[in-house]
Amino acid sequence: MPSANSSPISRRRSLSDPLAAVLRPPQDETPEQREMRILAEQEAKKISDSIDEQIKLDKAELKKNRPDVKVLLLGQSESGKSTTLKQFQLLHTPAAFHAERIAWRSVIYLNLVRSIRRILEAISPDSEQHDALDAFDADSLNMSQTDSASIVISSSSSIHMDPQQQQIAYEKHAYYSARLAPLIELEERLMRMLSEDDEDEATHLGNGISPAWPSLPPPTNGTTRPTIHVDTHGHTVPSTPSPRSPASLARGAEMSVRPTSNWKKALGLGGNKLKSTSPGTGEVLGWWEDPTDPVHVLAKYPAAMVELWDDQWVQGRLRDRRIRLEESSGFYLDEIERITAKKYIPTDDDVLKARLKTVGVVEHTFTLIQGSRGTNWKIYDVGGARNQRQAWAPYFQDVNAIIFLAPISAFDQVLAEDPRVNRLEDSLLLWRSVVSNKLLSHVNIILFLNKCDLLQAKLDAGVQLNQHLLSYGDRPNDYESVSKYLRNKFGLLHQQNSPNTERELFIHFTAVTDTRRTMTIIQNVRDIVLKANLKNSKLIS
Ligand SMILES: Nc1nc2c(ncn2[C@@H]2O[C@H](COP(=O)(O)OP(=O)(O)OP(=O)(O)O)[C@@H](O)[C@H]2O)c(=O)[nH]1
Ligand SMILES: [Mg+2]
Repeated sequence: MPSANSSPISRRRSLSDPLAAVLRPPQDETPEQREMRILAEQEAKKISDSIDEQIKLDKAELKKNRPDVKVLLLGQSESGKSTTLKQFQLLHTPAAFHAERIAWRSVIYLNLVRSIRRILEAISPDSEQHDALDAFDADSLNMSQTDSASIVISSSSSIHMDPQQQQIAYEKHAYYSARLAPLIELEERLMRMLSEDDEDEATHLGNGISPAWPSLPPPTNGTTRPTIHVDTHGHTVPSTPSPRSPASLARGAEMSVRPTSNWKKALGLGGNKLKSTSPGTGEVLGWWEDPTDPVHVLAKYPAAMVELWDDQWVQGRLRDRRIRLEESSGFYLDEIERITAKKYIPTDDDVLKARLKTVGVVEHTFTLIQGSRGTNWKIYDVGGARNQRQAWAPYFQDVNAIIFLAPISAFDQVLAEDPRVNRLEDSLLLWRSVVSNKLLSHVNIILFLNKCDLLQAKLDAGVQLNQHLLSYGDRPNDYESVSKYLRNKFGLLHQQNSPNTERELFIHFTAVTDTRRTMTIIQNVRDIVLKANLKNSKLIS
């Protein structure tokens, strides 16, 4: 490379550079002065290099010693833990979140097809017998029945049809069952697709009452953590072997995929399903060009699905049976045309609404940089069903904060895994055991009173809280009064049971499927956690 003095162009450039002009050695410099100047320059360079090196070391040290913040998401099944985790991902690792959207397509299809099957079951004339059985149970337990796929406000409405009505029911049921039969077959295929990628760690299909998947092995000592690591790109990496799942795929069972499964990779862009390229062009084909893709079955039936959902007789039948699918997990029946379009790509909201039960523990990590400080965040999302809760304890050891989710709209529902237990009652008991836990006495607790949107809808529809929570008495059945009452109830339990009287409790009314509302709350949670973390590390008094 030519020196600065050898090229007329570089000389011109350096002469026109004011800094170079100032630093240029004086023209009348003596040999001694020159030697001294060079020595001084060498010394200055040494100092500058060592400063640079120190900065580099400091940066590496800072990176290594970034304080870790560990947050645990707790709450019963379907309380919204995984949805909250998705919101954290959307805020902090949006590229990874968006890259996974395609993979959620299969879950959304499954949720949609499942709603169709629920309707077909509900309109079946054979379901009369079940109504009578449900009513008996509900009466004796003073609570209503539901399953995880639908909200059943009350089942004490055994419907007795006259012969003419029964004839209509047979005809309607036969008509829709015949028209929509391929979708019921598709449900099984989708379940297989979601599990087939990982035969050894296949899909869990609990039957909602006696779980088919064995509980996670209890920790061998207090610290063993059967975790799955999800890196910032959303990939899951197993860290502890887990038991094999049963091979059976039970129709209608609630679907969950073990976090070890690579279903997102297999069903997302770049996965096996999309590896084919157009001959010669090297272009990746869209899934809609793959004739085996489930979208081709779905795309044949949007009209039949809409006809079923819009049928006033069907709606009346669902009303009679107090089934409110629109308030259930994974509800897409109002958007059939959009979801079944061949080139459908799930939106952020679609992904947030998708329901896939968690089995095991999922760890999501990201780095939060604020000014010159960085913090490594680890968020643990656990399975909330009763047989999953024994896996929680090892995570209590060094956790900084707990976000506890209580779905307060569930006051008229029972647990999928134990229909004798009211969901609100279960949440309150679970809450009490968490806030009274001595291991957690110095852990910040943030309570999300979740599914406020559904609570509002339910109360607006006239469902009475005092029918399910006797202590509510004659108070007004409006959103303001109910939410305030429940907030006080949870707050009081904390006050009465917390081993640490100094602990401040942060309560938020949330609807974690609502991104705009939840982003603000997440930022607030972040501030609470970081402030408490700094305090603990004695960086502030
Ligand atoms: N409308 C509404 N739906 C919600 C809300 N929070 C969660 N959901 C939906 O409820 C369903 C269950 O939420 P999840 O986040 O899967 O529940 P979870 O607590 O992770 O459940 P497990 O994994 O079984 O422990 C999903 O379909 C969510 O989209 C909410 O505030 N409002
Ligand atoms: Mg979950």
